[in-house]
Amino acid sequence: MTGCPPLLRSVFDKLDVAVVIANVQREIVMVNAAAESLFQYSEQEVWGQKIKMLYASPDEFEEQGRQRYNATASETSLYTITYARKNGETFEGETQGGPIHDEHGKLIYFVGLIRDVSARLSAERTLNRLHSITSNQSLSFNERVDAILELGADHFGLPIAIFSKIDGATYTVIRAVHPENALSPGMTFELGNTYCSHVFEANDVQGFHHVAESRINSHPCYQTFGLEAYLGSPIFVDGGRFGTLNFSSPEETRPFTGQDIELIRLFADWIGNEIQRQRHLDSLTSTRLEMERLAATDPLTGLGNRRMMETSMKKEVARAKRHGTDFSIAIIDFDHFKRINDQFGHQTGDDALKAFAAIAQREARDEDLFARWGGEEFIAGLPCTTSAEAVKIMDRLASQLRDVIISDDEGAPTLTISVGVAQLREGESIGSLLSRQMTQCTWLRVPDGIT
Ligand SMILES: Nc1nc2c(ncn2[C@@H]2O[C@H](COP(=O)(O)OP(=O)(O)OP(=O)(O)O)[C@@H](O)[C@H]2O)c(=O)[nH]1
Repeated sequence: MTGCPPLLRSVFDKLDVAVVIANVQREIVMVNAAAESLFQYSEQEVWGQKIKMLYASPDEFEEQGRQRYNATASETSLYTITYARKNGETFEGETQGGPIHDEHGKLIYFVGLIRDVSARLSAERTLNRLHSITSNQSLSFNERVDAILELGADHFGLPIAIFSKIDGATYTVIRAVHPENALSPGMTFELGNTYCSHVFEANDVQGFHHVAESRINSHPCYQTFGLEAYLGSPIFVDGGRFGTLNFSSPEETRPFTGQDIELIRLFADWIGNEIQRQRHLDSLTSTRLEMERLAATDPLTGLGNRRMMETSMKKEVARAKRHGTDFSIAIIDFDHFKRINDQFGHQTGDDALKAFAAIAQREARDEDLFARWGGEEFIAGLPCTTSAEAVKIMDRLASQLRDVIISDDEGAPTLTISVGVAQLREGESIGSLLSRQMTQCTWLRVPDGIT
């Protein structure tokens, strides 16, 4: 250290922070060993030179000069400057800088303690970006995964990014980013030929920054794909392995850091948790739909129940009024049902009800509504149907029902029904249609039943 007492020099050289001291002309008068290694210049190369040579931007050099190299500057302050190494590479240096005054208070030197915080700042920016991607509710899952792939490719400097699913020995690309678009969703590879087989073997993050020089240089993955750098993490869903998130490059890259490993783990965890959350949501939705279906269904016949029918008929009546179309209802009542039960057993009675439901389901148009109204009564709501047409439909059902053999027992009954049909009148509500139905409707009766 030129002009520096040996004791002071050995102390400065032991510091792991880079120390640069400049005079008031902003010429470098001292750098320690850490600064030599950070900027890649020897002390001889920089001594007496303007500190501008260490800055990435001349404008920033000027600006710092205005702010800090003035007679009134007295405080030590902390700021970040983009510096340039001898090879032109730039880095962000957290700088603690302050003036040194002589005994008369005159500014004589300016000292800067500099640490390379590029990796930390880059990780902070990546984390911020990750947060804004994952919290953006307007993006779909695939869009968010794509954004994470782009983010990771950029952060790790590895241009190929894949989110994969692994089933047994098959590796399937789910989403991918590739500079030449050489990968697309659905492409499959044999797991054993992929770099991800190492992730699956280790069940943890694996990184190889220069594969040719690594322990996997004779593995089929290197022979098959020839990628020189790879960083991959397993993705876990509900405690099980789902697939991988991986980034790679045909070029070797810088060695991976602990921070890289933590970041890829974080990306993979988000994807795994999101798949898990979506699966739980799907199963909740299907449980809710199934419960709704059960609540609207008659368990014996599988037809809709009264509750479902009341809701559906309100909608159908409103639609008929809106479009000025016909709408009829039919109430179907099994004849002598009590006697069927009494003579042939309750199970035979049940079978009779199920037989009617099966005929109704088979014969109904898509828009017809059939439901169990209660006990041995059914109801039909028939859109675009007049009462005369409804009578014909019911007649057809009744005649099919009469062909059903309900029991092998001698004297097994022929199933007959009585049907009341009514057509919606102008201005009429569903409530009044239903109450009118029982009294003023057209009644059909199949005459050959049990008497
Ligand atoms: N097997 C069976 N029977 C039922 C079911 N629901 C109601 N019933 C029976 O249906 C019978 C209806 O009796 P009623 O209302 O007197 O009707 P009915 O015997 O057909 O007489 P009419 O309607 O006058 O011809 C009762 O015995 C009920 O127990 C069911 O789910 N399964």
